[in-house]
Amino acid sequence: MTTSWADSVAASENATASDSANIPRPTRPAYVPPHLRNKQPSSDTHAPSHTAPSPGYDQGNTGGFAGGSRAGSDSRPDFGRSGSSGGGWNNKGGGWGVRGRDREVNPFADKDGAREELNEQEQENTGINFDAYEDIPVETSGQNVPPPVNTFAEIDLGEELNLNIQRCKYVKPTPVQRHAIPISLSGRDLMACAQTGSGKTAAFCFPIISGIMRGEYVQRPRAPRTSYPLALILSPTRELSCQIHDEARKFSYQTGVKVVVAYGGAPINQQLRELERGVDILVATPGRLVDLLERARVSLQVIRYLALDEADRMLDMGFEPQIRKIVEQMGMPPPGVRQTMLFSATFPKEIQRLACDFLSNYIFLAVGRVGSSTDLIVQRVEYVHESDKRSHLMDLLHAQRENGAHGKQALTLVFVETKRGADSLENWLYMNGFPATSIHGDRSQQERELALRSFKSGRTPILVATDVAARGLDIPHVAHVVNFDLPNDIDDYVHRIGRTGRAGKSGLATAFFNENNLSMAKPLAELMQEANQEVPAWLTRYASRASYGGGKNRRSGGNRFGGRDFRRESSFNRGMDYYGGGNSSGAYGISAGYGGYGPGVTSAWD
Ligand SMILES: Nc1ncnc2c1ncn2[C@@H]1O[C@H](COP(=O)(O)OP(=O)(O)OP(=O)(O)O)[C@@H](O)[C@H]1O
Repeated sequence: MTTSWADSVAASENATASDSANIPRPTRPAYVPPHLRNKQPSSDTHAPSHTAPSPGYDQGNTGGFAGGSRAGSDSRPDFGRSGSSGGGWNNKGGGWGVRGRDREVNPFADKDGAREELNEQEQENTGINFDAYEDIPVETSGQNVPPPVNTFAEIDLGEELNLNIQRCKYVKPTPVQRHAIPISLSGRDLMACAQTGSGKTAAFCFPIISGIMRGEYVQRPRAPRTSYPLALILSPTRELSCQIHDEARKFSYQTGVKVVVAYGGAPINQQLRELERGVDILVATPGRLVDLLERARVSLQVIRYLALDEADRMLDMGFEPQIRKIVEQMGMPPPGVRQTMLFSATFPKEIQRLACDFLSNYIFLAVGRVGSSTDLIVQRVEYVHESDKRSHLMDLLHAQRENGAHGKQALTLVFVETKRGADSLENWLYMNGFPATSIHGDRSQQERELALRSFKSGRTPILVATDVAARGLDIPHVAHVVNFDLPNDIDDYVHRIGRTGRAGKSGLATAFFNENNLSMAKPLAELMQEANQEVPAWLTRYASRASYGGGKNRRSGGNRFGGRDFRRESSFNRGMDYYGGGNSSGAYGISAGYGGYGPGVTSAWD
């Protein structure tokens, strides 16, 4: 159990800095200190943009689709299916032809591709602790909510997809999957909020893949250089897009459904070639997608499924204009015609309000308390002066080493505020004998990917990161998340610490707090209390001072963690047609009361 680390830290409080000097420096073949790294020039060769062909329809113009109503699933068009039977698993709409499928690289194979072999992560899944999710409160709201399922067998996902679920060693669905999959399979739009590490990726991938497999034949316009994906999955960072792509490839193996990823910082020509070979599901970061749309290399005209992962992040001030452009101005079918799924672990009220523009008659699903952290993570907060942070971190790392909690089986992720701060801390750690690497927006994509691989493999078991690594990344064996610099937003904190304690496993999160973080005192104390964590008396005292707790913390004040579907709030209901009700199976259902939302826009994102 990870808590023993903290005890060792206390024991090693008197350790002198010279201890570290005695530690032999690990040999690392290709280390280049941050200040000496040559930035590689971008290999993107941007062809002159030209305007995309006139879209099939604009927002609000459902022309071209008979019955393009904004109502529920019943009225969704069939997007040119050749037959009306709709059943069966013919897979003709897939990007992989039968011959292509024979050539499909087996994502479950070992390096030689010789045999199917569980990789480490899949082996992990066999040990998922579902008991940890047994009592989790679930609430749904919206009209005619489809009932949840208890097993994958209860839903007809298709034989090939079921086989892949077995290959992934997913024995039964996680709570968010139990509820979200039947909702999406019934064709309904969905806003889903579930705790970090609880299986949201599969929750939106399975219905998309299954839906595309079911589509008897989707006739897509013929254009030599333009790709027409049927599904679009957007995520805020390159690494997360790659991860979703990797997962989706496993889920869609041998289904005939082709998944392609497009993200910035990597050569566009390679991505263009992939797209030309056919695409059913496009996973992308917004910037690269806009580029592809403007070059008319991708058209959104036949999109049937739109999924936004980390949806609150995608709709906050930093990304919202770009997302609006993609979803509303680039020819994508409007809500009610396409099916839209929004997923995150946090969903501030103001973001929910914005998200309404993208949804039609949607169901709101909350698994666990909205925006709360999972109980699987032991959270500690320590008062550390700015000038003492490095030595304190070293104490923590020494304690881990002494406990044997280091190396590949106990990775440590250290979050800092700035890119320069990340470089400098990485360098310092290295100089002091700790094998560390870093990931942030000023590193080239190649460096970022290398750093992540090195961390995952345990070669450098310490990763110093900005918020670019805060969301979505699913790295096995992250045992400890250190908030060296606390973020300014409690939701960012929730996502950061969520890099540990995933898929039912336990983890430890330590935060360094000082006078620079006063605005975080109240939300942090409340979050910790709500997650049954020990809140230090000094933090409670800071939190009780009324002037603190405002700032960028969107949830300050009120009954934050009872928060639910914002449509239930009376102020909203007055202006909108909300049908309320639903089948709340949760232990609570009180309205939110989030404070004002002030998005903490950081420069760390793609
Ligand atoms: N049904 C299942 N059975 C076993 N393992 C599962 C199941 N569903 C997902 N997992 C595993 O759980 C881990 C976390 O899943 P995932 O990354 O989708 O979480 P998430 O909810 O999207 O997290 P975040 O909020 O951080 O993005 C992954 O390693 C995934 O393979």
